[in-house]
Amino acid sequence: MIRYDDDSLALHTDLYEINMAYTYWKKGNADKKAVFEVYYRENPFGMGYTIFAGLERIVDYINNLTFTDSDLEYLKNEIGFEEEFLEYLRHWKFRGTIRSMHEGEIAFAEEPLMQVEGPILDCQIIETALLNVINYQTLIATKASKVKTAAEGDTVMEFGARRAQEMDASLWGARAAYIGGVESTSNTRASKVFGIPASGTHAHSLVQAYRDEYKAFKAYGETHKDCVFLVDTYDSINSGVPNAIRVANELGDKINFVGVRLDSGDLSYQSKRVREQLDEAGYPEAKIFASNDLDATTIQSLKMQGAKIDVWGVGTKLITAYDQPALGAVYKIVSVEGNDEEMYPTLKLTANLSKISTPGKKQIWRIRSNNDTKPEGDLVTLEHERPDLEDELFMFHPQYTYINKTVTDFIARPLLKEVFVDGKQVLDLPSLEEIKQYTKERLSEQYEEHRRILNPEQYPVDLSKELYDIKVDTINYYREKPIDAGMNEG
Ligand SMILES: Nc1ncnc2c1ncn2[C@@H]1O[C@H](COP(=O)(O)OP(=O)(O)OP(=O)(O)O)[C@@H](O)[C@H]1O
Ligand SMILES: O=P(O)(O)OC[C@H]1O[C@H](OP(=O)(O)OP(=O)(O)O)[C@H](O)[C@@H]1O
Ligand SMILES: O=C(O)c1cccnc1
Repeated sequence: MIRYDDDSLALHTDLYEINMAYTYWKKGNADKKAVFEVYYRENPFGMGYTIFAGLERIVDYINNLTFTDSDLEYLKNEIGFEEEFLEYLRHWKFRGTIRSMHEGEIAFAEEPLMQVEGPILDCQIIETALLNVINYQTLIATKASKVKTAAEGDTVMEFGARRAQEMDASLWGARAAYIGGVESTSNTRASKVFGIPASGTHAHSLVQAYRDEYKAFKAYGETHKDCVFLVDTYDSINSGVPNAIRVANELGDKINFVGVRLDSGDLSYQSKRVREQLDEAGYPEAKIFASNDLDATTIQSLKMQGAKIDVWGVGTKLITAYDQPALGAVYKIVSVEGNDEEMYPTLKLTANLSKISTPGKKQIWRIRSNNDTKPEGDLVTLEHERPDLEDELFMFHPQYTYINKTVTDFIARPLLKEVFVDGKQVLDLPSLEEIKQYTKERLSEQYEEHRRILNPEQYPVDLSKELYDIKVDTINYYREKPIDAGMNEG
């Protein structure tokens, strides 16, 4: 690999973004105003919600976004852009406004998680990086929430470093999983960088290296205060647990016998036997840890079987989002400046009706009754609408409009907040602990029906009447008349 001293993330983008940027610039359209929004179409893992994650990394990316000498040299020599464009990029900084949900917010399909407004060239250049970050981190935070829900409040440790899709995924995945609900990570770099509690036991290799389970546990106990012994290398019940108990007895107060870990076989059956063994030996406080290809479904099943497992170590299935490796969030232009300098709603027509985007610059409002903390649904409006100042709201399903309700005595909370205004960061970001707490509180406010991990009820995400009308008008307009977005034709 060639290393560049001035490597940057500016080229962490699909070539087509820069190709479009060049067209806008060359034709004198680089500063035309546009609004883009990030949203996804379907909640992943059969769940009823997602946990929005990735904002902190995006803020860092935007704040450090410049094309360096080696970036420009690459664009010149390998892609062949003209010198004048490269000079423009040399002095370019992101000039737009970004509005976003709070990191850790409970989010739903078909509503904007983030909105980017500004010169179209700027909006275009950042598309790939934004989607790359949000798609992965939101997916992992959501998967962690599913695993944590299955564990019914038990401690969950994130064990995925060895199985993640490379180092960045392990690092940022650990952070996302922490937001989503796990208590710790085995990845010490993630612990160091983000302040996530680190946790770890030991592997079979320690036992195999000593070629004697008792000696291995003894050596580990003599070199560590907190001890979790991995008992399944040979035979958990007949060898592993008796050896762990023997070492705990011998070392007494010199160690804190936290418990034992099971990593193979029938985890339900074994955990029940091991619980009896530990209790009989006078260690009722010692905990049983379990790992081995665990996922939300296996945890749920083990719970149903009455397994005596206290702590769950989850690696592969969590960090790789094994059952659904992509969230499918998209970045769509929803409004663009016309020749008269007015902003016009825009959308992409498609035969697949569910893929027709909703035009217009939006705000989302979480609606809850004045005397209950539980949200009744989200209302997506045009930016200027103020449902929070209304006495009554008419909410209806955007496709099945006969499903509707009138809401009174409600509180409407706007979800998109300004993070950057004209290229300057205006929002102080919360700490990771605050984000985690925020997620926990917001999730606990959701109705159980929307939170459950099997066949949840669909949470209502409705469009305001004005937004609905604009969508229908825009669809009809583009069907009849090809677009004139007011771009210079050069
Ligand atoms: N009681 C149980 N009910 C449902 N699933 C279980 C139960 N006990 C273990 N499992 C799961 O069954 C799967 C067993 O996988 P596998 O056959 O690879 O493990 P193993 O042979 O016991 O161990 P090893 O990892 O050493 O091969 C794992 O996903 C594990 O979490
Ligand atoms: O199963 P996961 O959820 O990914 O959790 C991490 C796994 O990593 C370790 O196993 P190891 O790398 O030694 O491999 P193995 O147990 O699969 O043989 C550990 O013992 C867990 O089984
Ligand atoms: O600490 C552990 O027990 C651990 C860490 C990573 C993967 N598997 C287990």
